[in-house]
Amino acid sequence: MSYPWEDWDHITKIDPDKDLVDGETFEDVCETGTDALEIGGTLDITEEKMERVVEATAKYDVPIYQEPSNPAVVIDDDALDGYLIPTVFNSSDSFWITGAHKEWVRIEDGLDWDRTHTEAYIVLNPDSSVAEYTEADTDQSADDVASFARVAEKMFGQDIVYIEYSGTYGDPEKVCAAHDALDDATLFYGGGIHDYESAHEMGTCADVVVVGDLLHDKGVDAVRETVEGAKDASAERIDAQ
Ligand SMILES: CC(C)=CCC/C(C)=C/CC/C(C)=C/CC/C(C)=C/COP(=O)(O)OP(=O)(O)O
Ligand SMILES: O=P(O)(O)OC[C@@H](O)CO
Ligand SMILES: [Mg+2]
Repeated sequence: MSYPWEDWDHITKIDPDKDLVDGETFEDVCETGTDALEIGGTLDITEEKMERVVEATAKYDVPIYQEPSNPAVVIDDDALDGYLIPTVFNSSDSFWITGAHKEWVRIEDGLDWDRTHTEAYIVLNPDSSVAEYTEADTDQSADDVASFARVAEKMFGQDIVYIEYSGTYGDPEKVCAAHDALDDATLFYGGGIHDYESAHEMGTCADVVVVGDLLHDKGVDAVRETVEGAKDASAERIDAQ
């Protein structure tokens, strides 16, 4: 089975609770060259805020995925290309591994399974909201991270492994260790990507670089630079094969 993210290099993650930079539009975001939009955040997310972003982005060519932080914010909208549902492999609370998912499936009738996919998160920035929220055990060596990635792919059949440093730039050694541990799964990296260089460095190991805060803090020109960094790194990876 092949999935769209196998061809992506760059994702822009839009936090529905945060504004764009003054004067910028969602059309500008879609013109950065990013391969997909992921809509989600941890704090203060509501269905209404989600809907607003989906409505504003649906008319452009870039695929849009909802990334819900809990079952209550999932929206039913045909404009979405799909749902990327996190499961946090290093959470110390099973709610964030399978519990929320079980509740969601119990409550909702007729989920659209063809559009529903999971992301195996490894959360590594202890100071992020997401680490606190999911009680993640962030004290993981490169070897630990590689092993989590392998478990996710080989034992739990995950197609996406996501190294998450939300809010801070992570350790490239851990990202590369995760990449080396995977055969077919796609490796996402997110956290602190802020310019061409940082996107290029993480893009050397990660298949897909995710950019979040930068869009809301610095705007679309800064995001465009990260697209270029991620795309150049991806082209160099292909050349080296
Ligand atoms: C089962 C369903 C439908 C939902 C549960 C899905 C799970 C397990 C969510 C766990 C939390 C998680 C990994 C959310 C993804 C979004 C994310 C990481 C947002 C970024 O978070 P931060 O940057 O820390 O938060 P703020 O930007 O809101 O401060
Ligand atoms: O906001 P930043 O630090 O870019 O992180 C991106 C993303 O991984 C957050 O889930
Ligand atoms: Mg954030």
